[in-house]
Amino acid sequence: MLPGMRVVLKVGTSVLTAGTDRLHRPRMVDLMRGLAAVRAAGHEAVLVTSGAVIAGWEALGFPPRDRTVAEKQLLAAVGQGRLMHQYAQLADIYGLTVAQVLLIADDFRDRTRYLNARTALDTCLARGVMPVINENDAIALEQLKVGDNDTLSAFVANLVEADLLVILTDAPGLYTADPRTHPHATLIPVVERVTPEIWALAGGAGSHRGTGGMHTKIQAAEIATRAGTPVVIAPGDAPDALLRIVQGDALGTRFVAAVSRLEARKRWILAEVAAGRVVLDDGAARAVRERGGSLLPAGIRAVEGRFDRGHTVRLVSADGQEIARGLSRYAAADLARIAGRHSRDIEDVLGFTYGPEAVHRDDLVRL
Ligand SMILES: Nc1ncnc2c1ncn2[C@@H]1O[C@H](COP(=O)(O)OP(=O)(O)O)[C@@H](O)[C@H]1O
Ligand SMILES: N[C@@H](CCC(=O)OP(=O)(O)O)C(=O)O
Repeated sequence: MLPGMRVVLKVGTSVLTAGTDRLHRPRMVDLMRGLAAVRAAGHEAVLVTSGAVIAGWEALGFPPRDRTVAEKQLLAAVGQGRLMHQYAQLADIYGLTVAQVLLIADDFRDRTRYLNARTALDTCLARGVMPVINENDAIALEQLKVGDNDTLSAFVANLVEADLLVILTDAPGLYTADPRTHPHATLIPVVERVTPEIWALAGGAGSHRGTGGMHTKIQAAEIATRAGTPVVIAPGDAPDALLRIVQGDALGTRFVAAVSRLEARKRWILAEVAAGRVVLDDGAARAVRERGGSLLPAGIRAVEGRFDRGHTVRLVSADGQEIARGLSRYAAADLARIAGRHSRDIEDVLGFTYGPEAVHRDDLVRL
């Protein structure tokens, strides 16, 4: 595969414990080494990790099974810090810096929270810091939670627009049936499309430690591939699994992306209801229409409507013709203040900046 890929790796409790009831340090060392190798090969990496509850169990000595919700919150709260401590120590050995980011379902539903999460992760990656993500289990209960880290990893892959999502688990991939209970089941190396037949293969978690089993992994694969990110489900105990997968080796089960990432993004932009209109001067209209360029504040004549950062707006030429649609990097009121100004003045005018573009060309669909 090409260098410069953005890879999201999800590791389940099954991998982190190597089938025991504790975090398995040698396994965690292997994982960090794999992540360091992927980074050294010129890729970006985001880790979505389970293991907080098991780490809490290790510390407090009582297992999560048959516990009250409050006790599970306690286990996660105690365990998350310990889990992160391990990652930070291992990262040091490999010269990496990690950043903890805890998310809940609302961070993906609410536009402002979504953009804030995206900015946090993008900033980490831009600075060479590896985000280490888990659900915020201590507070995410009931309808607040995504509920399983497979689905969370697919949401994260969409959030950072990953080129690849790798889910490492204790099964060698997707099998024709749960290999624990069906010894004759065989590996499905490639899934072109997540069909009802594929769904029918999924069994539940392989142990009392995992959440969701293959079902949530197929769900994750469906979410990510629909947004243009291919997914590989592979065994966490295979040596150098991550690097091999990133290099394109056939390992585990590969789910092919249903659309290209760009196509998925453009469809999404067009599906949004436009919340406002931005009127462009002739130079900007030409740059957008003819060259597919970004829209800079300098080329904006007027801003109409009320919209927030990240909302879809119509880009119209001075004669009122709609030429493109795109995601605004600034809220309407802020955009109005920097309209007609050079990008280097943005920070002076607003006191902050989200970058030189009003609408970046990657966030723009020409009509
Ligand atoms: N069709 C299938 N192919 C492979 N594994 C399956 C299948 N159906 C169910 N499983 C089970 O899913 C388990 C992995 O999920 P889970 O226990 O939740 O692990 P993790 O902690 O990695 O998320 C495997 O151990 C396996 O027993
Ligand atoms: N967020 C939880 C894990 C949730 C989860 O999906 O677990 P798993 O199926 O092992 O990936 C934790 O840190 O313990």
